[in-house]
Amino acid sequence: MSVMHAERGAAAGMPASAPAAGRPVIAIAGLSLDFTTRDGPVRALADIDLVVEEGAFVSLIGPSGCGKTTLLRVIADLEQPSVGTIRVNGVSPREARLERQYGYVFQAPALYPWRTIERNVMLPLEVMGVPKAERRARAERYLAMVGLEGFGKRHPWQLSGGMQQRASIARALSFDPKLLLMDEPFGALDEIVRDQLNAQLLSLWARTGKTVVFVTHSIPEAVFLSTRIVVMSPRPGRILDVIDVDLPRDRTLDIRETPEFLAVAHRVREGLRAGRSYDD
Ligand SMILES: Nc1ncnc2c1ncn2[C@@H]1O[C@H](COP(=O)(O)OP(=O)(O)OP(=O)(O)O)[C@@H](O)[C@H]1O
Repeated sequence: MSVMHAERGAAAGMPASAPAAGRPVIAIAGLSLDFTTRDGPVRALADIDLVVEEGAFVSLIGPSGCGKTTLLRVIADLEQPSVGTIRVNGVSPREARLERQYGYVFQAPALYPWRTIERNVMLPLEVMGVPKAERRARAERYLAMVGLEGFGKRHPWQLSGGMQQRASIARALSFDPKLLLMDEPFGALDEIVRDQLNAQLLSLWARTGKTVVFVTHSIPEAVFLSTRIVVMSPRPGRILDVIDVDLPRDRTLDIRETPEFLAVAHRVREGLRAGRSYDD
């Protein structure tokens, strides 16, 4: 893994001083979460132990309602665990949030309709007090990075769903967080657009060296994108399997036809199936 990351870093022109690969960016131990409801506590997550290393692309996959979003929200300090510990870049999720250490991409693009695309991307920078010229430059840079150069002056409703989601990725990248948390960002898109965005996301990840945690329902999407796949059980969400995806990093969509790809997909499917019987 470290060799792969070293190569990727060199290919992306990262400086020699880039931090060593393999450092834990997220470290979760013995974590459970109960929601309080009128009908009593609802256990959403149980006994989660997970380490996400720097530069990894980790997908969380599991059936609907198993707690994938909840786990992502715990990392982002949007939910609090009932028991267990979690560190994000060595600090608490709250500190990481206040230090803007991560960018978050929601299921729906969540762009402000009255703002242009460029001004949506600039919003976190405005909140952070970044000077206007710098805001503009960064919006331009990140819109180009997601293939939306020339669309900055449009409004969200003038863009397709896939373009809107790319704009929200540009917004999450605008303040250059090292960690990207993505909650099923392409779930609402048709398969062709989703394929394109998966390929673009993979190339963006390779160029930027970000650490990504990505929630998905889709086995092919998880296998195509990930260095590691975390298979979760039905609620309460437990980790059933952690699969290291040993496929070359410069993947194209054709890789989905290869025996190696299908073998990983099979293991994910078996994990999900085992989770169902576990639930019975
Ligand atoms: N604020 C809340 N109060 C009570 N229960 C909640 C709350 N948020 C989530 N839940 C419940 O916790 C469980 C996990 O929800 P979560 O949204 O994390 O699942 P998920 O795996 O992301 O689902 P999906 O794939 O459908 O988005 C679900 O049963 C959900 O109903």
